[in-house]
Amino acid sequence: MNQEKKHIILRTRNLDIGYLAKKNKTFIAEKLNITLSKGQFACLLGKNGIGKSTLLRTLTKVQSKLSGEIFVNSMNIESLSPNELARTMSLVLTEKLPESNLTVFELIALGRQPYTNWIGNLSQNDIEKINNSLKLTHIEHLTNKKFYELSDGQLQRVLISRALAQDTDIIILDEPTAHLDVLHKMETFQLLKRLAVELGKTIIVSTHEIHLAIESANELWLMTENDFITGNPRELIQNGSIQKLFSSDIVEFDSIKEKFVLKNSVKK
Ligand SMILES: Nc1ncnc2c1ncn2[C@@H]1O[C@H](COP(=O)(O)OP(=O)(O)OP(=O)(O)O)[C@@H](O)[C@H]1O
Repeated sequence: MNQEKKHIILRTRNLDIGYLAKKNKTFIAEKLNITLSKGQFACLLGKNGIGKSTLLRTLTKVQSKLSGEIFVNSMNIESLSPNELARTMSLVLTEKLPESNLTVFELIALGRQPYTNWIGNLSQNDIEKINNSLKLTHIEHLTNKKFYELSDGQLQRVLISRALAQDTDIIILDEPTAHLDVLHKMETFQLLKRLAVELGKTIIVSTHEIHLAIESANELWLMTENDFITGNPRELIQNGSIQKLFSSDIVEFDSIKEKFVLKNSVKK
């Protein structure tokens, strides 16, 4: 038995997420009580529009919660300054970046902003962190490329590299493999897992890659209309929870193939 006391890095208490417009609250998910230990690789799964991005944006304070509390390293995130928060959590989005002339090095250097002075001068330590991030994500050869010259897969690695340069305990990524081919999807999951195992980073990823999530994550977060279920992938397969992701007459979860399949596949 593992006697080591787990370090809880992220916790929510009765967290309600959603949108507020003209005093009207639209609840996307309610009473979320999430606990995540340091060094875990957690994958957030759920159908389109269920609220994955809403949750990740709320956890990183990009959007306001409706109610409840979020704790990082036992500190309520409301009590953290933007700089303190940026030193604890980084967020990787897949949205296109605005046009600019920045090189890959300069883009990754932006990850050091929470540590640099107001002019943004890089110290020797900042440069080491940037070079180390380039190395860890295997993109040293892209250092001097302009970021608009990058393919989607390369850009994805650059953005993960920037999150690494930000040197946070927690890295949160919203659908990081959305536009990637199968090889680059696998490479990205492998890289994220490596960051958790080798560097002790806590990684939270929203994804539609159920098979890859089962293979690589320590923990799955299953978001459905009625439930938010967390647990070890094998456990969630065995107790039938994963099946609840899609309540449909068309698909079912095949626990041997570990993927969703058509219920009555038409014979060719
Ligand atoms: N700015 C907004 N104002 C109001 N409702 C919004 C806003 N952004 C998203 N929503 C709604 O919140 C719900 C959850 O959206 P969200 O983008 O979080 O889902 P998701 O699980 O990330 O979806 P996908 O897998 O398609 O990316 C959807 O019904 C969406 O229409």
